[in-house]
Amino acid sequence: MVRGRSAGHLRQIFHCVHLHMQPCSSFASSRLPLRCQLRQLSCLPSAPTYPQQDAISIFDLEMNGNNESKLSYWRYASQGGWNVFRPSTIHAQSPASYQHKCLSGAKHLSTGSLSKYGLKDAPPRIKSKRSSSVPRKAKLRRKGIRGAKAVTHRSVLKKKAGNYPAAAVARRPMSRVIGTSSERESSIRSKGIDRQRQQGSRSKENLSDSKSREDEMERSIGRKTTVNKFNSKARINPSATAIYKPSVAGFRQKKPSDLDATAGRPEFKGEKRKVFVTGHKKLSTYKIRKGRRDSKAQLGEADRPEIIAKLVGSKRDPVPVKEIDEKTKIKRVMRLDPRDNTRKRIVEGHQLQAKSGLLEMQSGEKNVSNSALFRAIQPSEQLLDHIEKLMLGRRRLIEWRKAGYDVKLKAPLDDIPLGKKDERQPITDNIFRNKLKFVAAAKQAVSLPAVVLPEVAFAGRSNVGKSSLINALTRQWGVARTSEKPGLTQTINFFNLGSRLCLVDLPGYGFAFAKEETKEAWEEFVKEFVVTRKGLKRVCVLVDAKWGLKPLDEELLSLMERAQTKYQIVLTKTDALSPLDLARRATQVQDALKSNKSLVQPVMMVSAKTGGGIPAFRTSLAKLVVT
Ligand SMILES: Nc1nc2c(ncn2[C@@H]2O[C@H](COP(=O)(O)OP(=O)(O)OP(=O)(O)O)[C@@H](O)[C@H]2O)c(=O)[nH]1
Ligand SMILES: [Mg+2]
Repeated sequence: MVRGRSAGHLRQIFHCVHLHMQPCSSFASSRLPLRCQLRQLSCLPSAPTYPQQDAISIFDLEMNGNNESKLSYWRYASQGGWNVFRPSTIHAQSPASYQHKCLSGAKHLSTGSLSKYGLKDAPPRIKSKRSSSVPRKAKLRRKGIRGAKAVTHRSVLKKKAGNYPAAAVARRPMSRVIGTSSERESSIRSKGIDRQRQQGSRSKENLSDSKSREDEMERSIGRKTTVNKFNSKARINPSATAIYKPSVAGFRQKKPSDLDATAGRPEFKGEKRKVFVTGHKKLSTYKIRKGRRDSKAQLGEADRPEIIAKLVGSKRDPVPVKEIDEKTKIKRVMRLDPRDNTRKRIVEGHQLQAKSGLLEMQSGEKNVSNSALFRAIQPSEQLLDHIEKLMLGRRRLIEWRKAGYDVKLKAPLDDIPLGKKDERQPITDNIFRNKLKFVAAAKQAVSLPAVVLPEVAFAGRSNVGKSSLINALTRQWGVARTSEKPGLTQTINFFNLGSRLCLVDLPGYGFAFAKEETKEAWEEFVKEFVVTRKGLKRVCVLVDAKWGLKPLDEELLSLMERAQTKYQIVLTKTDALSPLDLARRATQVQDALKSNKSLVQPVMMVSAKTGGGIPAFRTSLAKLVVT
């Protein structure tokens, strides 16, 4: 509701414009509803007294008898374009809120409305993007509005957002835009606004003090009001913002260089290029990467890097396309060893070549890795056949099944390869059918039991599977204690097998979970045992098939070689590597020890887990028993 008292009051409301009004008869009576018609409230752009309102015209403010005012439409125009808006029905109680509410409800006039209001000469509506929400900074920047901050303007915050040009203009807080407080005061006074009266009306408006004060100050200064007003509307026409922005004191100047109203989009000098480049950079880079031709830019093959750099606008050197292509062309040639079921790939140049290949590698190439040397070993056909026959090496269940083994049989595991279907394969060597008995454990030489039976000792690194092998040979699991942790067996343990053979479980050497002194002590004891023990018929040196002979193994072997103790190499845990690798390992060990005189042939391959190779090993040991 507008409670205008006089023509002077209305001028205060629309202080920004030059009013020519014709008050109706009742206008003089302050209490009666206003009934007047304002015609041609206009201000010419060149008007010297109102320089800040140079583009505003207000027509037809009708105030009807129902105490409702209707501002039919506003027109503002400037350098090349103008726009028309119609505010919604106004219910205002103070000049400030009137103006505010009037502006916030502003709508764009349709073509029909324009003709209705007699504005046939109105230009076509300038189309522009409408934003439903406050745009993000990035969006503003993309539009060429740099330094845009979050919207601080109250009207934008409070009023449904969606006013991105306003947000863009409000780059600085209003206080900074308007100036110091003293400047504001003087400005208010100069505009003839009674501050006391404003404060009184503010309490009615139920607005927060700080915000409303700021708004009032802004409104009281005509030019700021003008900017706000048109910023609010400018969501429809961004060019409006561009026009009015320079007129605001304190704003960073971003004048539109050449405003084309019909284009529907302001074009800023210096930022046009940026927007353009951003848009085309992605397109061009994408297309070039894909090896296509940019249909728009029609880039030539040679020009591409330069054009990209130009589009991107960076000072960096363009990416040389040809160089990238050359780099990507370099490929490592790998191939599969046809006989290797581990599917290991071999780098070209280190290919598998019979024995001559191995020799060449050893003599010619110095930096060949151990694994490459290992893969170059070519095992004999007999050895491969033997491994295949005993089903040694890593196998899949399907292979066991195909071979006729009952894979569902539970422990002991050596039943699997030997027991077909439900029948258990009997131990062919009678000696190993006897009960395994623990006899003695010795930590020192003095505590060693007397030699009564032929003895077979099991030596090797810790955790290689010595104790497990003793159990697997006799199928009596648990007699010799085993553990995943290396260093469980720390004493020399004697097991009597049917009073015909004595199996000796030796402590391991190498890494073990034990004190250093203890470990050294038992290692020395083991060495002494294998060298000096009289009844020792054979020492089975267990070697992990995965790792092969280690220096400590070789040390023990050379010791026994000197002491002329008979020893046999037993590759354990053969289920952990492929048949081909197992064959290679056996060949490697065989070749390494072929000159040793105390070595008992052949190299045995066993798996305590699957039972693979155990029967053959039993047979080998059974020969030691005196019948
Ligand atoms: N996969 C697989 N594991 C095995 C085999 N033999 C033994 N093991 C495992 O290896 C680990 C060590 O076995 P042990 O028999 O305790 O080895 P050890 O040589 O007596 O070890 P120390 O007494 O510490 O010297 C255990 O977890 C066994 O289950 C085998 O043939 N295959
Ligand atoms: Mg053990």
